[in-house]
Amino acid sequence: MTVRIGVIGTGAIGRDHARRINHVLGGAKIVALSDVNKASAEAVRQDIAPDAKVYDTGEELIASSDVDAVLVTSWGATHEQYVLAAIAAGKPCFCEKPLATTADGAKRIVDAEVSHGKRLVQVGFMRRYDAGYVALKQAVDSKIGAPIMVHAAHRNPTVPEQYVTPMAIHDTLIHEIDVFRWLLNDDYVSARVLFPRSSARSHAKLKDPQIVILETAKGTIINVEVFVNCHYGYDIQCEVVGEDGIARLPEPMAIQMRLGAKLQNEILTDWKDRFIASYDVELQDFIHAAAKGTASGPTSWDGYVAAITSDACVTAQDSEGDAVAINLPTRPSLYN
Ligand SMILES: NC(=O)C1=CN([C@@H]2O[C@H](COP(=O)(O)OP(=O)(O)OC[C@H]3O[C@@H](n4cnc5c(N)ncnc54)[C@H](O)[C@@H]3O)[C@@H](O)[C@H]2O)C=CC1
Ligand SMILES: O=C1[C@@H](O)[C@H](O)[C@@H](O)[C@H](O)[C@H]1O
Repeated sequence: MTVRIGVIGTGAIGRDHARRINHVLGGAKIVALSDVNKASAEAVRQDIAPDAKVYDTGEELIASSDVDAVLVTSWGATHEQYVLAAIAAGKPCFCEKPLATTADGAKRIVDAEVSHGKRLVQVGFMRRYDAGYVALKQAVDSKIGAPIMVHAAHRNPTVPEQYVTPMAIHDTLIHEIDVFRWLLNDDYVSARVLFPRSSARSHAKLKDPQIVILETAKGTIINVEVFVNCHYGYDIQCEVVGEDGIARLPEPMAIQMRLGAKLQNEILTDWKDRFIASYDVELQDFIHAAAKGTASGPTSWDGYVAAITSDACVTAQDSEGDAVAINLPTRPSLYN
């Protein structure tokens, strides 16, 4: 079966996912596109999916009998309405992070999916599909003993002026928030945020960098540096300290050069390149599950927990280093 996919939101990542579905992956085809900026959807049709139809609204695309499954890659604040519409239509839906911009919004999605009675939603937490994180998880699960601490960093070379302090959590740290729960088989109980002096490269409305400290139910302490104007590259670091040893996320493959009296390894600058393979694997997983009328991978529950945790971290940004409690509701059995 070829899964007929519609994409809502044809900006940077929507275009890139459309490209991988039509040109890299198997078992699916882009048949529908929609964007509030219709010219953007038309451009993706022209460049990547000449057989696709461009719809005026995401709702019309979801309702179309030509569409089996939906990709939601529009701006975060618009995800909830489209994911709810896809669930109401009974169609598998891949939603980029964040699942919703509020915890209440994410809960509405969880409630709708639970009422539907079957998984339909996969959230775009692609790091769970990254070969380096998968190898790290194997080491954490079976080699280094009980995890005690995690030291991590999420560094972007630069961000635009409209990127403000809470976005370092909702837009950027959200990947770590999800991947550490998965890596450690654990949940969070509190968050703290510390700010060193800001980098001179930061903007007026962005305190950058910041250090987020998360404590888990089993007592692991995680410290993550989020530094989104680090200038030198896109750099994701993660080291787990266990009772018996330490496991570290591998660096992306890079040619080592002896050149100009220097020993050099190139560092990537773009998130698209750093996780290119994991985006392929996560979407192939989505296609396989969608062919069976369901979803796998990161769940709506994971998206909801990430939203609750993000909210706590944003509150912690204004709490002068004090811990903010994270209280999770009971997980519905659909997600066990
Ligand atoms: N998993 C990952 O590593 C990444 C995830 N993302 C997520 O993907 C989403 C999109 O990000 P980008 O592609 O970077 O943004 P973008 O701004 O390049 O593209 C978003 C597109 O959505 C369209 N749009 C906005 N409101 C809409 C609506 N109501 N209906 C239909 N289309 C609408 C915009 O016109 C734009 O073309 C965000 O939620 C972002 O957090 C983005 C980059 C990486
Ligand atoms: O999701 C992403 C972006 O939206 C975000 O702005 C970046 O910080 C992340 O590294 C990238 O993966």
